[in-house]
Amino acid sequence: MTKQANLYSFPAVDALATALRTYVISCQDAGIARHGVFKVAVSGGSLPKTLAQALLTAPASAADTVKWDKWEIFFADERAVPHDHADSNYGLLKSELLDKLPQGTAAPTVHPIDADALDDTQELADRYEQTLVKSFAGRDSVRLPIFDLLLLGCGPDGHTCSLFPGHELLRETSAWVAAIEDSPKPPPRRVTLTLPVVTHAVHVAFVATGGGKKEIMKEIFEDNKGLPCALVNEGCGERCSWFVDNAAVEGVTYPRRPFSL
Ligand SMILES: O=C(O)[C@H](O)[C@@H](O)[C@H](O)[C@H](O)COP(=O)(O)O
Repeated sequence: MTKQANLYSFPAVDALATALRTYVISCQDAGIARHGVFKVAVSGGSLPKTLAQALLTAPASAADTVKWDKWEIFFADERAVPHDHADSNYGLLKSELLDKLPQGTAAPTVHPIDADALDDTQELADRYEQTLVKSFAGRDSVRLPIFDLLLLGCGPDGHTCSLFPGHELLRETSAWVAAIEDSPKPPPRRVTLTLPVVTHAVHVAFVATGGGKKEIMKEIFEDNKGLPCALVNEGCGERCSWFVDNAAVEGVTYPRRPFSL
């Protein structure tokens, strides 16, 4: 039988954050061992805050070290707004995490969208795709980039990145980055990694917390109505792991696993 997505559930966000740290560092170390850097893409929403909780604590041991200088950070989706706009996922990651790195930390390489192309969403997506092409060139001269890790959120409608239920973007097969002009969640104009890029990553982790998520979690894990999050589960199988709190999966019968690597 095909191996399925891992569902890890924790009593509260602090325990979730501890496990998420272990998981991210393991993906980081594997990426560095493979190709000298850690290529990771992140979403917006509540993720940057949880990530900060996971990653900004002092290392418990040498093996527990976040090697920031080896990180290459991309955005799984981004809104077509300036970097300092309240809706910017880059701005959110910066204020929640990057600005809080301990003084003297060797900085990660961060790849925000090109703020000179904000008026033309397709051009914005094309330029971001070129950013990926340059970064992955030489290694992935193949069909798709291979991220070491994608860190994603799950919307109350089952969207992830800016891939929304029933949207035509779910049928995209060739682009790495796509433009969306009619996002049902504001703001309407965004760019997003496409589903083939998401499911091609070495690992994908979702973070979902709070009782507001329990209905959609049932649909994703039990009803299989083709929601974007469920498509990622299907495409990735055991390469996909969900880090949730108990409230988010109350009533969900899909089996939880004890967290271990
Ligand atoms: O730009 C966006 O809209 C986000 O990237 C989005 O995909 C987010 O991750 C989910 O909506 C979950 O959001 P929460 O974590 O806040 O529930």
